[in-house]
Amino acid sequence: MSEALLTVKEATAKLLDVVREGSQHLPGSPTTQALTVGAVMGALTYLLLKKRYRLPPGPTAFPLVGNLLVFREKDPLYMILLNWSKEKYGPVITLYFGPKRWVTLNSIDVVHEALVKKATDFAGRPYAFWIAVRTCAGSKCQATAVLSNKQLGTARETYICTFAFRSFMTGTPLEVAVHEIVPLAVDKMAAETGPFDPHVILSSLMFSIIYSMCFGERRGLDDPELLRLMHVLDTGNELIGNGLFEDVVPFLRLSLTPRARQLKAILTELFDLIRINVDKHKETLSKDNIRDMTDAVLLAQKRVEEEENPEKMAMFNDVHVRQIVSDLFVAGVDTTRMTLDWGLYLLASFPEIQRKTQEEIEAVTGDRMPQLADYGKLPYTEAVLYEIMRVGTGVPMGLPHETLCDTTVGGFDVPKGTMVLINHWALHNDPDHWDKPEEFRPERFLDDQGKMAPKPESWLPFSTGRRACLGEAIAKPEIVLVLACILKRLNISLPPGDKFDPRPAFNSTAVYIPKPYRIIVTRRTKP
Ligand code: HEM
Repeated sequence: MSEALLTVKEATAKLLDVVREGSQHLPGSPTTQALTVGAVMGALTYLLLKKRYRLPPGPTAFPLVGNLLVFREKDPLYMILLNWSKEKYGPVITLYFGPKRWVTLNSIDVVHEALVKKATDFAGRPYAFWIAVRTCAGSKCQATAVLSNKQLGTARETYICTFAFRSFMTGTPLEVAVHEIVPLAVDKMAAETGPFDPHVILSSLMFSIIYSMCFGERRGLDDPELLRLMHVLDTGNELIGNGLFEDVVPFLRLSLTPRARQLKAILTELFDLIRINVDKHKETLSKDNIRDMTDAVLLAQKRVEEEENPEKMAMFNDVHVRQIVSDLFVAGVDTTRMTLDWGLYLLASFPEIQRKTQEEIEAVTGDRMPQLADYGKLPYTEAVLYEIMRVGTGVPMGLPHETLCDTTVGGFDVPKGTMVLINHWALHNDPDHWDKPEEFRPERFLDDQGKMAPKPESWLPFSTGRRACLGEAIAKPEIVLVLACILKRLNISLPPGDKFDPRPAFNSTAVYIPKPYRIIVTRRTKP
């Protein structure tokens, strides 16, 4: 110990000698020399004492741009990362988008370690400019993808989950909406005489269902406002692509790039609609007659106001109400319509699986329409949904997380404030966890008796931990019900010669959407 101290003392003395000697050769006045020596000493001390992190490996980052060139590759980032994780770097990979460090998690072991074992460390949401634009048209609402870090504990569990969600997005209102709206979509598809692209019909179907849940109003599938909203979100998704330059170069936020301006302009339409609807609901709100999701969120706000707790009230002002309604609307509609889009494409491409699904639906529902209560009695159909969500991982890299403290994952350090991306697409296509992941095979989710087997650990479309999707309990029965109602009435096939193509419509880390495809439908004899 004393020897070590001596060595440190000697080293410091030597260093000071060097500095003193070096200062003789410095030009300028004694003040300039003192300042220069001070600066050098400061820099040396910083370098000596600086905390050294053992960061996860990754490709060489170039000055200024970091690894942004990866977005110019033909394959989307989530596919490239799966390859790198297997062949080069292992499951935890660091990337630099401009100067910002991002850590990507590409296997279930490290995702589980981060989101479950170290749930609190990884529970943050970063401020991302594209998310702020998407969730509140870039206004000063501090949007951080749904709930900010501060709101996480209070708002997430207490108000939204337990109250607004349970009261409105599940149960009778959902079932009634599905039973009214699906037949409209079925009639529209059945009216097509040849091959057609079902994207617009399926999208307007899901839009109409979520619209009625959120705002209590039924909109027909050709309703101009609904079609405009769909166009807004479709264009928004394409413009977001792999994020905005404003995220990498913050000063660009002062006078936006043309793409960001276009995105902001188009999304303003969505936020205007939300604002108008929320204001209308506020004027007519009655706690004895909660009409829809917007009423439920407003009532939750009223309850917070009644508690007179300023801290909670600051997290639930009118901007937050609009933001929450808008987030639920966008999160609810975009993910479910993508899943349905992949679903019809896959069922049309694999007629044998479609036939088995229809047989199960017939056996359970007989002559009546499928109901929400059937969920749980349709294991094959549920397995089909799970496989659709595996093959068509709609949100391939989830929503960004941020570390709230210095932490570790996979044996590497992850400093506080690091952005973290979960590669859900990689989890769903990992050959170490799935036998022939490229095959569409619902049976992989069933046990020997044809019941749903325990969920495979690498199936994680809704994520897990403190930031897991709030809509899982709604989305699964909703999509099964919609699929069952469609398959009860229609047979779906691909035109002769067309084949399933798993490549996405465009290169984006935010969404994974199928390329435009065509189907042929025929009415089934049963109702
Ligand atoms: C197929 C359907 C859906 C999929 C695949 C999906 C997937 C996801 C994923 C991957 C996340 C990010 C989780 C994380 O950061 O770790 C998320 C978050 C979220 N989802 Fe979903 N989702 C779906 C449907 C819905 C629905 C129907 C709603 C509501 C009506 C919803 C509301 C939310 C909310 C509010 C969050 C943010 C939670 C937070 O930040 O604390 N989702 N979803």
